[in-house]
Amino acid sequence: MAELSPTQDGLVTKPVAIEGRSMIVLYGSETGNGEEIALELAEMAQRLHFQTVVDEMDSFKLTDLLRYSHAIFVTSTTGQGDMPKNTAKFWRNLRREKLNNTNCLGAVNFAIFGLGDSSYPKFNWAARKLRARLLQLGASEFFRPGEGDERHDDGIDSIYLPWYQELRVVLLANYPLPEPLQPLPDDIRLPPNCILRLVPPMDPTKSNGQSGHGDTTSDAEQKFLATKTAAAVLTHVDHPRSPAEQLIVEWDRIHGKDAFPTETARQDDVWETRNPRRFGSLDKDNIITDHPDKYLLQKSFDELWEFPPTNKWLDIKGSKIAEVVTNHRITPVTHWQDVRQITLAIELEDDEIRDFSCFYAGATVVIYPKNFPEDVQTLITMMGWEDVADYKINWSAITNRPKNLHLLHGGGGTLRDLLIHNIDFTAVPKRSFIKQLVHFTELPNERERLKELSDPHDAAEFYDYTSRPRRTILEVLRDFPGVKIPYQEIIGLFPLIRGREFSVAEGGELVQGDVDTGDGGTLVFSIIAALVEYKTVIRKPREGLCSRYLKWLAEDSSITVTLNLPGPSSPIQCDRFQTMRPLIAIATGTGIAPIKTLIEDRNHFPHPGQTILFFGCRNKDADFYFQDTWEKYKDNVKVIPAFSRDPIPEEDKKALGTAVLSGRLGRLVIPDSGDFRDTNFDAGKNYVQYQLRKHAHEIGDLLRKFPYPIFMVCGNAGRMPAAVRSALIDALVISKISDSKEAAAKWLDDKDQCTYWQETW
Ligand SMILES: Cc1cc2nc3c(=O)[nH]c(=O)nc-3n(C[C@H](O)[C@H](O)[C@H](O)COP(=O)(O)O)c2cc1C
Repeated sequence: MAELSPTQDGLVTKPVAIEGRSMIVLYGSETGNGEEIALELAEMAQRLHFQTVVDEMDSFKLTDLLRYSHAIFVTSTTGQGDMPKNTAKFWRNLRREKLNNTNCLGAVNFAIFGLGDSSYPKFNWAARKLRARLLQLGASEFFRPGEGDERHDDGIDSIYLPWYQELRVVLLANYPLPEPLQPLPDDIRLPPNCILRLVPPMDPTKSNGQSGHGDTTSDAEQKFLATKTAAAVLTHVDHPRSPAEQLIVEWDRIHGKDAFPTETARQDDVWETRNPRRFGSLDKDNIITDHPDKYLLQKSFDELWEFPPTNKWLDIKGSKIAEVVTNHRITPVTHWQDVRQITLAIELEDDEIRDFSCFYAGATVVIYPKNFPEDVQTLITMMGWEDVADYKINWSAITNRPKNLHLLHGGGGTLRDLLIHNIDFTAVPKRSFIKQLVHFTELPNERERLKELSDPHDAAEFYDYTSRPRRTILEVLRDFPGVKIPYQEIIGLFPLIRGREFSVAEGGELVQGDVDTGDGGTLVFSIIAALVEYKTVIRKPREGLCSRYLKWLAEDSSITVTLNLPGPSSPIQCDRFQTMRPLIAIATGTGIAPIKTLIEDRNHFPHPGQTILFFGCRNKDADFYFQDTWEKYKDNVKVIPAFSRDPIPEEDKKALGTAVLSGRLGRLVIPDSGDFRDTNFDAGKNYVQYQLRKHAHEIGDLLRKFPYPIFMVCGNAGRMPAAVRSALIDALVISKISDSKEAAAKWLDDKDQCTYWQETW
């Protein structure tokens, strides 16, 4: 074995390589929570001197599992108890029939942590399925499985943190380090996962003028090279700029963009109004005093207040460029929430037309939000990245690039572009982010405070500072001015912006295209998005990254989107048989989107099944979305709204009042229904769960008349899904479809009896 002491490489320390001590951390994740946990576990393993690799499951071959002494799996559950998309290939391989009874994973030593939400009927099913299959193929478990629950007061952490700490103890105890080696303490820096090097516009040290990292010389560069005499460029200043700075200036001059103003032009009022920077104060001593905007690498003040650029598209496999046709508010301005209906249009090529000309129930569109240039400039200034902000990046400049990093189409853009399109610095920071900041400040009091905040033994401290007030990364960095993060490490350190998925609310209208002839055309569809704007406990107004982006998304602009159509196995897909099934749909708020698409798609068929739609919102006049639409389908769709903030109708007062009058505040008792009560938060409230119980007999009649129903529950996560399920169970008992709550719950979970589809967020 080599030296038993860690090697120091610059500021970072490498764990000691010990034969037979290695760890693979594999994750499956839809929205990044699982990935974050996988990265934290990988760091812990590295500190215990396991040679560690962390990757998403789909990037990994099954046979490679056998190369590692230990494996940790982390996976969330998505859809209806499904594995996340980035595990599909791995999971398919693992389930191959020919592996059965082979004990092929006999040498694999694993632990597994699942992320889920107990309001879903199939809680943590992905992790459970994966674990069962690994065991079936002979793998052994070196630590107990963990199941995080989003519904817990402290979210996933309430289960994860103790699991993490115990795992560390078990690993150290069962796989002790050889004397005298010790685990690497938290204040020692490990090598970063991912490094970014910028590509200077031109490398002046290369006599052939090639730009950095082997880019080919463009015509414009050739022109520059032909006229360039580096010495002459630098002779007219006493204190020359850095070579890189000077080259940028010259580059602009040769390109003749925005030909910079002469002395007279500078005194021109119009020009001055358009360029309000106080240029006198910005001129550097003894440097030619043309307009300084020309020489600064930052963009002009005017430009900084622009909205995020919409003409720069991300290079994402399978994505499309969509035109924003309309973006309008569908709630009255007097209503507390701004809800948008955004209509998008996508041009389809001739050969694509058939793929996209189908029904849209269950379809989603992913929109990739961007940061505002002014926030980006704030971060650049705070971190001292001004000199490099407008340098280019290409893929080869990034070692170990994460799978969900998408650079711009056609050339990658600059560091500033990366900050606008990829780096999620207005997110609430995770503990691992705060922990890393310790390495980037020299100030002892800042280091101390950051350690306190990221101490996993004191989760409350972290929550009070970050999660409760929804403090953003940018604000955290402002609180710790001593922190200076090297730009080289931003990709591995900051969270990356992820696309946000929206259900298609109105879809698949084909303009001009022809499915029969296959001629291309335009596909038009819309989404509805409730913008997240609120005041936090520290009384600061907050706006989600995506909400702010959507709010200002201009009509006629174009953006990158990915359209996900439901797979052929989706039970809510539309075909002759599926559309005849009865539908009991329960939606709250914007959860109406996927249900509306399903109802509309069903009505394209000759015999759509009967539907009862329970729709929960606040006010009839404010957020009863699409109320005019339902009139069209009144022959087969009955809509039962529940307006939680409108005066309670006379007919409901008695039932809802019973809870209060009977002294059982917080208990809901439906008259003549026996003893069907629900939780405290329902008390006296006209919520969908109340309406489900009230209309229990109607539900029962529908189920008796037509077999094999679909139940669809869409809307906010939180307490709604569990309350709705419990009300449905009550309705089945009240209407005597089932004779006990247990039987009703079993019936809802029985795929041969019905489909139970929950989509809550
Ligand atoms: C559309 C959707 C479907 C979900 N389905 C389930 C489910 O069936 N069972 C479950 O336990 N959790 C379910 N969840 C909860 C996620 O597993 C949980 O939010 C997790 O933290 C997500 O982790 P990720 O970001 O790594 O994907 C679902 C979440 C969403 C948004």
